[in-house]
Amino acid sequence: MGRVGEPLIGVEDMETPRWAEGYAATANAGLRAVAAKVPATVALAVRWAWRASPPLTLLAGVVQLAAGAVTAFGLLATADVFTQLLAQGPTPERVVAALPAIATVVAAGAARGLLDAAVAAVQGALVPRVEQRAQDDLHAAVLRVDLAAFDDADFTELVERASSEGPSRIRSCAQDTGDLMASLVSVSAAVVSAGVLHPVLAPVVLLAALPRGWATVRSARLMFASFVRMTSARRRSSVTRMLITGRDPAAEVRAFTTQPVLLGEHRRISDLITAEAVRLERDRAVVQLVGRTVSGVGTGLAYGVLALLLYAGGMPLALAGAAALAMRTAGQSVANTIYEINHLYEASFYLDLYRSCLDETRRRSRPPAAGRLPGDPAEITLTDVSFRYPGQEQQAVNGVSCTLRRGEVIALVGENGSGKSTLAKLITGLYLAESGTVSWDGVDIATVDQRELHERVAVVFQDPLRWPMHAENNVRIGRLDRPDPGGARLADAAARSGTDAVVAELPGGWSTVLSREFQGGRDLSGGQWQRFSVARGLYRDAPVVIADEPTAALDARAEHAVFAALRGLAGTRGDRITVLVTHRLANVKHADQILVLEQGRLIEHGTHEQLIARGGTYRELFTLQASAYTDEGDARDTVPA
Ligand SMILES: Nc1ncnc2c1ncn2[C@@H]1O[C@H](COP(=O)(O)OP(=O)(O)OP(=O)(O)O)[C@@H](O)[C@H]1O
Repeated sequence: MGRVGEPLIGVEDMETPRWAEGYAATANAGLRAVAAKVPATVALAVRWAWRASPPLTLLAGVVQLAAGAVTAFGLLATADVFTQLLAQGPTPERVVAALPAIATVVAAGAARGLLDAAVAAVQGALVPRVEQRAQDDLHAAVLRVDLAAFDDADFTELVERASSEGPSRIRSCAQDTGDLMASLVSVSAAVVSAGVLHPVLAPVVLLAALPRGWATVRSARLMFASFVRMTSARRRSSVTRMLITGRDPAAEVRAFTTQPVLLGEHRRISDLITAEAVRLERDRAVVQLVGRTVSGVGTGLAYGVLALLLYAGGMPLALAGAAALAMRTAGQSVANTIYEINHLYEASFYLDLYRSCLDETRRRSRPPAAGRLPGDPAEITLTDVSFRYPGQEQQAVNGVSCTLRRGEVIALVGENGSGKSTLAKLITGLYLAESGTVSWDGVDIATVDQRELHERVAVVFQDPLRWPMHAENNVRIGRLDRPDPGGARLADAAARSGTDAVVAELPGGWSTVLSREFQGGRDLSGGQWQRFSVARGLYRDAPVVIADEPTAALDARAEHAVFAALRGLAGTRGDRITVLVTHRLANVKHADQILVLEQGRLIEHGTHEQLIARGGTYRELFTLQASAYTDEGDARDTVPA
């Protein structure tokens, strides 16, 4: 594994994600299932349109129908014109007799023009609203999803694809549905007109349509199958693309001279995807060619039937022109219809994706909980709590029981991967225990409304989010609705976290946008960002404070200040529960409780003195760290036996 020439990511073929399995089934579905798909897609598009704007949807339906009716009327009037012109008698009289019918054709043409403009205007107003609505629904649903879902790669890919493709496809579905309605009305108008001229002509005008319909369906199925085959390759391609083009990886990619490896790997995956795309387009072109050829034969047959009717005297010659016109209109409208069906059928795939995403978000959201907390927690109790990340065999937290009390600083320590951050998230309800319970003042937090819970928590994350907004809101986002007349609270949080010194250096002070994505925006160093994260946590002013490695990137002076601030939070007013995750054991000496984790299990528990006296893992880790600052012998001397 991991040598030159071998797959860089380490996996070549990933399992088909659960949400893509449905498409594999679609790709292999029979024609009947496919035929059922488009009406279902149309029904969905209409429902979305209705939700976006009922009056505009109604109006769209009315103008489409009116446009179709006018087309039919125009066709029949044209037949009348031909009948009058080709009737017996002197030419001037025939022309005069045809004048009313000609006027009707002209009026129908003008009305059709006006109605087409009305259709375009109504669609133009409706369709963007549909997209906005679809986007909004998805965003609202994703924001309700449980944090743990984001640890599942299948889910995050589904969300990414659904949010990037879904709303725009739904928009085009709404557009295509309108256009499909228009072309269907035109087809009906042409078929009815042909049928009025001679009943045999009604089915004949559709002869050319069937082969094209077959080609459309076949071609879309080829596309589905290819999409499913390439799911894994596309995911690998996007990962390597991100490594090549992203800002975060840029430094390490260069420092480790991995450019040729990455480029080679991306080319290798792209070759696979390109070969598949070329194969797909070739197969689709062949299918389309067959469809068009057979369709051409169908058109020839239709005209043959017309010729036979005229030859056998089944239809007067005067109506032949009108019949040919109806056939042309039918041919054109059928072509339009097939084009729209094709679009809708292809889009139905993304609609399914979007709907799967909505279903998944529902499945992965916590059911609404009505439970309330009696107030800010005085005691948090964990009873035999276990948790496993999605798709992982091993538990990240395994059977942990402990009690955290108001006024205490509780330190979580242990080696990398021992479960500290996970446990911290379980305490706050960001993750829910797989088994066991976390209760705040005796109330199981699984039964409590999440907002009610999280309102009472301030978290300083190990890898804080660099909020792309100005410096002031980077702190205030901790609790945007907190009243702060005169900015005293902002200033206090900034002073205690050392953020004030960072802001003093910024060209626009608190108004400086902290993101390079925007003009005049600034980026910060890792430690400076961490100061902002601490300030945010302090500003939130919550009764439960979780500080997960809050000082890993801080210099000694800032670290000292931050720990003093955190101790102050718990100590001075004694009204908070402060959970501190850290590897800097010198900072946990004064904690009221130290919980030592190993492979997700709580292996030691007590105060610094108790744990040192016990002589277990904590003492070993503490001694190791202490020895880095002093001679080994001295370090042992400082540790009470
Ligand atoms: N998102 C995730 N998906 C799957 N497994 C995870 C995820 N996050 C953490 N783990 C695993 O869960 C276990 C506990 O991780 P956790 O982050 O809680 O450890 P930690 O003690 O905070 O580590 P560190 O000191 O390195 O921050 C580890 O085995 C880790 O590999």
